[in-house]
Amino acid sequence: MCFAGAVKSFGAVRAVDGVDLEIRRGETVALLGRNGAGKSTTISLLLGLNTPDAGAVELFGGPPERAVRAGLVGAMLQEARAVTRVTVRELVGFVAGRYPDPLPVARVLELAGIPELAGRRVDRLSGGQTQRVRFAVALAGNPALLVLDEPTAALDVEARRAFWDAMRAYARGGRTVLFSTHYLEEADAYADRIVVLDRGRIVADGTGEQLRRAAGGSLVAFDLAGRGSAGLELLPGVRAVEVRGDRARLRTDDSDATVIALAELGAIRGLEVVPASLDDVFLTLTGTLGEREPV
Ligand SMILES: Nc1ncnc2c1ncn2[C@@H]1O[C@H](COP(=O)(O)OP(=O)(O)OP(=O)(O)O)[C@@H](O)[C@H]1O
Repeated sequence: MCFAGAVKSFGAVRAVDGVDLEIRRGETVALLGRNGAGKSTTISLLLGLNTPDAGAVELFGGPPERAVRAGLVGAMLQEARAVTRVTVRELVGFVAGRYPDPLPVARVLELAGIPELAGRRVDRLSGGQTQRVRFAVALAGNPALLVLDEPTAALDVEARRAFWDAMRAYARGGRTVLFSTHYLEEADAYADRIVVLDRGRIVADGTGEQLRRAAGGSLVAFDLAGRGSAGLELLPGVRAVEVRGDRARLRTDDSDATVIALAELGAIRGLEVVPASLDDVFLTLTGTLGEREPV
């Protein structure tokens, strides 16, 4: 699936602003970004729910609508349509029946971790249960591509873990998964590749490790012990210097070289070397920390 220079505006807002993205079969890709970064709009273009104002979006070598109609795609979107009266088993069975090669309903319920909800009415479930039913609905057709828009938003910690295990089990069969999230940790832990969106543009694309490296490999911190911070930015490897009180923090591409140079200056009191966290990466890329949802 492929985005080539895709643009989508809503009035004056460029929700997607020139996105080029290719996702290969079998990849699990996270779309990571703050509220309003353009994740849902990107997903809606991928699914053919919106058409780009400029550029092109292809899915399985053709227009997205064709792939969706052919049953190649299962999606779990943010806004759930209200279905009433039917049971979970009936709903999943109904959706499965619309696909050419669905999974057995019992298998879907097992994968989604909700066999005990089979006989329950879908309009009488908790928020977290509803979310898992929506995951089951997305899986029901055994789609080659699974698209999940903030799939863990309403789940507690335990349900979250169970959800990701299920997603992984599904992806293992060579299926492609694209999910969006605000959570850096989730993107790092569960995706092969992280695509960071900010204001409708891709600002980074790679594994968690590659993103960390691109944003400056490590942080070296030490006590200034009264000496000034002038010239620290010139030490080998150093990309940025931050001073708080008497403590300096150096972002460096080469922590060995930086530490050796500091040792030569006799400036290694309280020395600490830590790899850049994904939070640091996100901060560097977007100029602000990712917003977290309240737990
Ligand atoms: N139907 C719409 N009409 C007008 N503006 C829209 C519409 N859909 C999205 N937008 C705007 O486009 C921008 C991108 O929104 P989008 O929903 O794609 O972001 P997101 O990354 O999915 O955010 P969130 O994490 O909050 O779901 C936002 O500024 C949003 O207000």
